[in-house]
This record gives sequence, C-alpha cells and structure tokens, in this order.
Amino acid sequence: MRLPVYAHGLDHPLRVYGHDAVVRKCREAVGRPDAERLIIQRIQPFETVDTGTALVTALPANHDPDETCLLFYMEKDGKSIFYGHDTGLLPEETWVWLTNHKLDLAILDCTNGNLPFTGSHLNIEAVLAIRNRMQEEGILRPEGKTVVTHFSHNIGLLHDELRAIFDPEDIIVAYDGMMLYLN
Ligand SMILES: Nc1ccn([C@@H]2O[C@H](COP(=O)(O)O)[C@@H](O)[C@H]2O)c(=O)n1
Repeated sequence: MRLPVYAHGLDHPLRVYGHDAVVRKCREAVGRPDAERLIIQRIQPFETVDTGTALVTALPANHDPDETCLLFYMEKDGKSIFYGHDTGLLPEETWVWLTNHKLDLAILDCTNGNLPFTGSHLNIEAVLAIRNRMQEEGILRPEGKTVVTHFSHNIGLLHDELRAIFDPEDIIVAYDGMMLYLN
C-alpha cells in the first residue's frame, strides 16, 4: 500500500527490517520501490539498528533451521525489552549476548501452554525456565517484568486459566489491547 496508485502524499518512507528470507519475500511482492515510499533493509544477527525511535538488536531465535529467524532486544529512553516470540529454547549464543545486557521487560511466547514442548515454540515449563535463568544470571533487573503471549487456541486454556498458572509466578498474561508502561 506504499506503492504508486495506492499511496499519496507520503512524507516519509515505511522502513521494513528483516532477515534474508523476509527481504526476499518482500522483494518478490513489491520489487524495488522508490526509497521515498518503502525501504527494505536486511538485518543480521547481533546487528544493532537505530530505527529513529529505538535501538534494536537482532538476536538468533530457535525456530526454523532453514532460516535466520530472529528475536529482538530493544532500547529506548534508558529502558530495554527482550521481544522473544516464536522461538524454542534460546540458542546459547543469544544467552551469551544477553548475559552482558539488562532487561526491564521480557516478552516470551507461550504457544504450547501445557502441551509438550515442540522445540520451535515455548510452553509453560520452558517459559519458567527462561525467566528463572534470566533472573539467576542477573539479565532481568530485580524489578523487571515478564509477559507471556502468543497462545495457541490448541492449548485449551482461557485467559483466567492462564492467569491462575502465571500470577503466582509473577508473570503477566497478555491480552489484546494490553498497554504496559515501564517506569
Ligand atoms: N522468531 C522468528 C519466527 C518467525 N520468523 C519468520 O516468520 C515466518 C513464519 O513464522 P511461523 O511461526 O509461521 O513459522 C518464518 O518463516 C520466518 O521467516 C522469524 O523471522 N523469526
């Protein structure tokens, strides 16, 4: 929708960042539009990009072995977030990088709920293991929060049931429209 005929009066380009496969798919869909309309930028693991509103570092995910799937560490106004969706247990190289950084918020997928761990997405047990390791290794600040999201309908757990599991663990269960403020 940033292409000629559809979009008019643009005052800035839309920037899309992604790994090699994402860039390839974008190119197949839109080709190479004018840079005033759309800028597609390939990013590499461990590369930090200044998006203009935040510093974003791509980190390896454990999702599809045929692609360079990514997770993101974002810094803005002195706060930092780990956006850890769509991954199995974190690759050790991601842990090593995180060990030298601090988090105010970790957002993790909990696709599989109480179902068995599949390797490319997390379940409750895996979420707890990651959050606990982040605390033990001092990656998550003492006042840092953890949010779980990305629940599959296949897990058969409603919001209240997820809260019954995660509230005692001090983990926040996300919902549509949720807004979080980091003070
Ligand atoms: N951590 C991730 C996860 C996924 N991707 C990209 O999204 C595509 C679709 O994901 P599925 O959950 O449907 O497998 C996947 O092929 C990747 O291109 C990613 O970049 N990082």
